[in-house]
Amino acid sequence: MLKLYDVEVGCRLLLGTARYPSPAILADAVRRSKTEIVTVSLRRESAGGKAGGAFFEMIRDLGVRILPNTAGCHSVKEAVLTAKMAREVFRTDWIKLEVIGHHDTLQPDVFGLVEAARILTGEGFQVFPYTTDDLVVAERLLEAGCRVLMPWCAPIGSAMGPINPMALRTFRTHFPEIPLIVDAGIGRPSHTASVMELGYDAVLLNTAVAGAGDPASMAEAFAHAIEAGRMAHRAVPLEPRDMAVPSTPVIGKAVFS
Ligand SMILES: CC(=O)[C@@H](O)[C@H](O)COP(=O)(O)O
Repeated sequence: MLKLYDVEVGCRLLLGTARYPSPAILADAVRRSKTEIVTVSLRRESAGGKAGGAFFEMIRDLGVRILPNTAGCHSVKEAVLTAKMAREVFRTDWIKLEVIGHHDTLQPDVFGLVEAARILTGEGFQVFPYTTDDLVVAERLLEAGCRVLMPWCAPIGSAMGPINPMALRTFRTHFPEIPLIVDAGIGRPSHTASVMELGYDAVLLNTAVAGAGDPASMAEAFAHAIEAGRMAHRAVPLEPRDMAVPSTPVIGKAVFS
């Protein structure tokens, strides 16, 4: 079982809820993925309005745990305010903290992220920080009170998959005891299998499912890939070699004279 703060989680896929063709398709994808956690963006303009209310009600009816996020926040002040509003709306101390620092790449502002994480943990939030694969930033986030880290594997929505697998491998090795969730940039189930093979604890993704031709089937495919990657990691995969090694033993081979 994966433990995220004080909550035990069976499914290692966390799903985003944005950009689905329809609420019904989103609901279907959530069910088929068997996810237990969905992340929801608090859009302040609609939170109290009719459309926002109906959407949040639909999410609540899915019976999954909600991880509110601060997607779209570009400053510490905005992220902290959004987190506080999300706590009121969703009645949870969990917050997926995004402080975006760059318009084109949606790269996290890691300085603002650490500052916001420190403020929020001080106010009792359990923070899931969306960060880069930088080890020093990760150390600072842990010092700020985060007990889960969410390194990106590629820019949000890019579907590129792990662009720096070596950095992800180092990150995992450096934090053996911290629950690590790869967040953002996943495009295909094989990408999730590969990061789970590295020993990551879970994956959070949105665009690759919401934007697929058949989101519900894709959600299920991701769930299988995550299970396969996890199982492979536990089975200890071979390290690649740069030499050929005969897979058939040569001892006792036939000798022709
Ligand atoms: C919904 C959400 O939280 C995203 O911001 C998240 O980072 C997932 O990224 P992808 O859409 O690239 O999967």
